[in-house]
Amino acid sequence: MKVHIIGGGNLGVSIALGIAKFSKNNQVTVTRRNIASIQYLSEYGITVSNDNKHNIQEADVVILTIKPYQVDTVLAEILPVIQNKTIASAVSGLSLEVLQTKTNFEYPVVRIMPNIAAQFGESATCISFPEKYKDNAAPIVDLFQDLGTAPVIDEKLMDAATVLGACGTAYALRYIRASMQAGIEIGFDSNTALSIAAQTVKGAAKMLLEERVHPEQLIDRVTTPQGCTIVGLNEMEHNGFSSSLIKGIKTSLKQIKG
Ligand SMILES: NC(=O)C1=CN([C@@H]2O[C@H](COP(=O)(O)OP(=O)(O)OC[C@H]3O[C@@H](n4cnc5c(N)ncnc54)[C@H](O)[C@@H]3O)[C@@H](O)[C@H]2O)C=CC1
Ligand SMILES: O=C(O)[C@@H]1CCC=N1
Repeated sequence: MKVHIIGGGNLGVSIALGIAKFSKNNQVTVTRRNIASIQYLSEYGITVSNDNKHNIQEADVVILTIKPYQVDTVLAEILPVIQNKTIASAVSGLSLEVLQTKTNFEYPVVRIMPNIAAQFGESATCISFPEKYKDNAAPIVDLFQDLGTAPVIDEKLMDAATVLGACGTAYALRYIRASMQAGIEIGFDSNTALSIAAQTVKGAAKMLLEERVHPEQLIDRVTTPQGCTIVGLNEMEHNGFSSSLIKGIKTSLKQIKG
């Protein structure tokens, strides 16, 4: 598949690298206005250009990884030269209905919400599309399955998916950072504390994904009666651990919905 990514920033570059590393038989072009900082992508076989229309006519799918306020400018530039091509948008908050309106209902559209772990083949990419475009969406779902997981969800949950699956990367990293800081306080150097904290999260996530059980079932296996885990967990909860996470996620969602 020929993939044309417009917006070679944090997400666009992650997707491009993910495709180059984890998805076979694809050609990727990435565009942005100033390409100096992404020239290195050519080492991975990725074409880099400051012209959004470069190679676009050969593309099978155009992926938008630009900010919401850049959409109109980019569409005005590319629509005249991409008749009938599928447009996959990762733009947060941009509904399929609005995207269809902006593209005069003339282009197959797909909404994708990856996260930056696409670069490591570990994105949780939620995908949504109008039923009539399911054949156009199928290769995009396949592509993102190569970059992690790619569940197709109801479009009304796409904003929620943005918060849980895309912003979620930052929340998880903040948990790891806090653990690392605590680790330093209790005696580790920062590198060791970071390695232990990150690997512990990776291990916990792997157990959950492989065993498909409720987190509390695994927590029960860690919390030895009268042990040190349960007292620490309860202290965290007394200080609003779960509550602050839930509140933060709901605040992020409000920001997207405007
Ligand atoms: N960063 C993330 O983890 C995620 C971001 N998103 C969404 O993806 C979009 C991009 O986010 P980021 O990558 O974080 O932003 P970013 O600012 O890092 O990337 C946007 C890129 O678009 C380029 N750009 C701006 N105008 C352009 C134009 N006219 N033609 C071509 N390129 C142009 C910019 O130079 C920049 O490199 C946003 O809508 C964001 O909500 C969605 C999921 C995850
Ligand atoms: O912070 C943001 O607005 C974007 C959307 C999801 C992740 N980053």
